Amino acid sequence: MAGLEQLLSLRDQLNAAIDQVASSPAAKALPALSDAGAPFPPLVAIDKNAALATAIAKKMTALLAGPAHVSEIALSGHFPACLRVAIEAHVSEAISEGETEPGAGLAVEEIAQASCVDPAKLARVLRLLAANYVFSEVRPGVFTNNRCSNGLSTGKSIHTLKENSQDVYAGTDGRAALLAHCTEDCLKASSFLADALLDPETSHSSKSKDAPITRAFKIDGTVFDYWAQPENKQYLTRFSHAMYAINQFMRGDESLTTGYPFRDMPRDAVLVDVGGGVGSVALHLLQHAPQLRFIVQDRPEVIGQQAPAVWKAKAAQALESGQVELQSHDFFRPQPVKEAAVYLLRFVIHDWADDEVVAILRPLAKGASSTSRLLLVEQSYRTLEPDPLVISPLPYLADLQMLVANNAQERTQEQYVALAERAGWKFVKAWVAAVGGTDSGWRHYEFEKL
Ligand SMILES: C[S@@+](CC[C@H](N)C(=O)[O-])C[C@H]1O[C@@H](n2cnc3c(N)ncnc32)[C@H](O)[C@@H]1O
Repeated sequence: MAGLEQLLSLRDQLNAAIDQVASSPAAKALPALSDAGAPFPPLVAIDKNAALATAIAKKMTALLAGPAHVSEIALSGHFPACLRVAIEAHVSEAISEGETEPGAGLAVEEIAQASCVDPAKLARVLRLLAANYVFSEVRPGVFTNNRCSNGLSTGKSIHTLKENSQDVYAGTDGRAALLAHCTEDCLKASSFLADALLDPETSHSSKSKDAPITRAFKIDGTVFDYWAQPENKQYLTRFSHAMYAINQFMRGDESLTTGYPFRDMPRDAVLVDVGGGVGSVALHLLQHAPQLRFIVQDRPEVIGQQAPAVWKAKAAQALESGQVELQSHDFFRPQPVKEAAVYLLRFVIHDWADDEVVAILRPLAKGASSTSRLLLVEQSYRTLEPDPLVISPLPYLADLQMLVANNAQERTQEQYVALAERAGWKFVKAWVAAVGGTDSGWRHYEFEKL
């Protein structure tokens, strides 16, 4: 198809998708771009035609801009760098606190008082973001929040943020922590991607110690070992809050419970949340299926330093009664909880290369009974057809995130099934975590003991 024909076809597809969006009930509540207070989730997460429209618009940009599109991509590392400045200089919070009414805007000199940033430089950072619809510049040098900037805010006062600068994300929904993790840990790591991939010493390695992030932060070991060091506690804390935020994004909470009969499981059946972090999965499943018992396992610094505060704040009673247990456990070692009803691993396998995955799953198979189930929750991943319409770039972004941080990867269903079989598990079924008819991007894989 020639370019003009492609353009007209995309226009027709875009119009059709927008007409569908307009007729959906969810679209009636579509917030204006200027509406900084609008709640999550975004329309693309709950309306498949909204996701389709954004995909068509992106393809149209590539068609019309061609090489100029590539130049923009080449320069786009500045976007996450500027986002991190905005988060760590508390821009969104300073605007909310300082403007006379929502949308009135605040002069950059006043915004800059929330940190030590130079106002003239901050104005340029915010202008680049506003040129991409994150914040708005209502008058020269005067900025306000909008729908896209509200995820950057912790929701705290500037006074509180300055008083507790070691853990600014405590008690938040974790969205700002997740964005800060992406715009610091992952951005710095990805700037070493080519170095790691083109160095014959590391190019073919699948060891975590050879991941690009180890060059960025001069790490000897895995990123998890690095965060375990006392001087890096704030990075571990930020990552813990970031993983909690996953539940908020793209209706992750519903994506978790769709498709498995947690509510039909017997009273006191045990679910082990392996590599569970602070227990974001267990916290949500506790609400969904309160008859279950939960054991959250992770590294000692996560279980000892991070998880208790989260549970005391969100479900203290479950911890006190013993319904939920926080357990330090290295998942490469024999599994101490035998014959659990479910061993669940969310976003754990994608952190590891194939041989390590087998080494993590094998002790679970050894500890399992014939009725135990292994549940893997991971990002969906597939190869592309020629001339694709990519509805969501997230699987490919997440895949690169795993490459730069862990020398690991997202996988297809066939790859998960093959690895689990090597470890002693037989495939039962897989399902898409569809929320409101929209593919959340999550896949669930269920296995039983071979
Ligand atoms: C990507 S996070 C996922 C956390 C959690 N499953 C969730 O979805 O929120 C991976 C987790 O694996 C944990 N982990 C890494 N190495 C581990 C090990 N050897 N034993 C147990 N947990 C480990 C990390 O500390 C981290 O909490």
